Amino acid sequence: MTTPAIKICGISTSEALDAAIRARADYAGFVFFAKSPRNVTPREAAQLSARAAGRIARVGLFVDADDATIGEAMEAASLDVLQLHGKETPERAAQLGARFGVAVWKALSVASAADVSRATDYAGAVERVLFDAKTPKGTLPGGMGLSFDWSLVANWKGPVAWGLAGGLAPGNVAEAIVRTATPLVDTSSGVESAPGVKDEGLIARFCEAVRSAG
Ligand SMILES: O=C(O)c1ccccc1NCC(=O)[C@H](O)[C@H](O)COP(=O)(O)O
Repeated sequence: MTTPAIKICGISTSEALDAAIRARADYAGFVFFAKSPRNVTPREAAQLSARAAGRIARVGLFVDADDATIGEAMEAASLDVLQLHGKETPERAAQLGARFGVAVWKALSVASAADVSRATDYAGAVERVLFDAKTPKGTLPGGMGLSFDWSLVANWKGPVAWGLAGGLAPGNVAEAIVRTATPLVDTSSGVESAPGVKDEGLIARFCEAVRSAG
């Protein structure tokens, strides 16, 4: 089995970023969403981005953001990937990819097989879809530590690359990989000691667990 790529999302400090780099994660996620405990300003992201350059790819996460918000973050932080975590349509995703000239990933909330089928709508519009857990109304659309029924995406073979998110942590990520054969895993609260507070030891353990499964 090929070892999946690893994304550590919600990085907001240089210590957490360094821990992700040391643990050989592939992607660092910066959240640009004011309601999130992991939110970073463009200024903070610029500093993190400079530290990350050439060492780990930089993913900017947005929730139904307008072009000006994304443009400001792009300019400050030279993002490699735009991750869309709201209700963005395939057309909107494609438009953003064309406008900013970077890869776009679309997160899809999953609670049923029909939710997984929506991924096909994004073929050609995005580089990758991320299957994440559906979160309760009135809460954050991600980063809640909730998982979904992995059998819905087990060995998924669709017309677009994909990844698995939602409730992944050092203790369950190996099982998730074995059960789904996902090519990418994404975690946030599973490597935190409190909401928004990344734990360097948990980041290391998560990445070790991924490699042990792959
Ligand atoms: O992390 C956040 O605070 C967040 C806020 C709004 C939208 C998405 C958010 N996170 C998305 C991620 O990429 C997470 O890694 C993904 O949802 C998994 O989170 P978790 O279940 O906590 O590992």
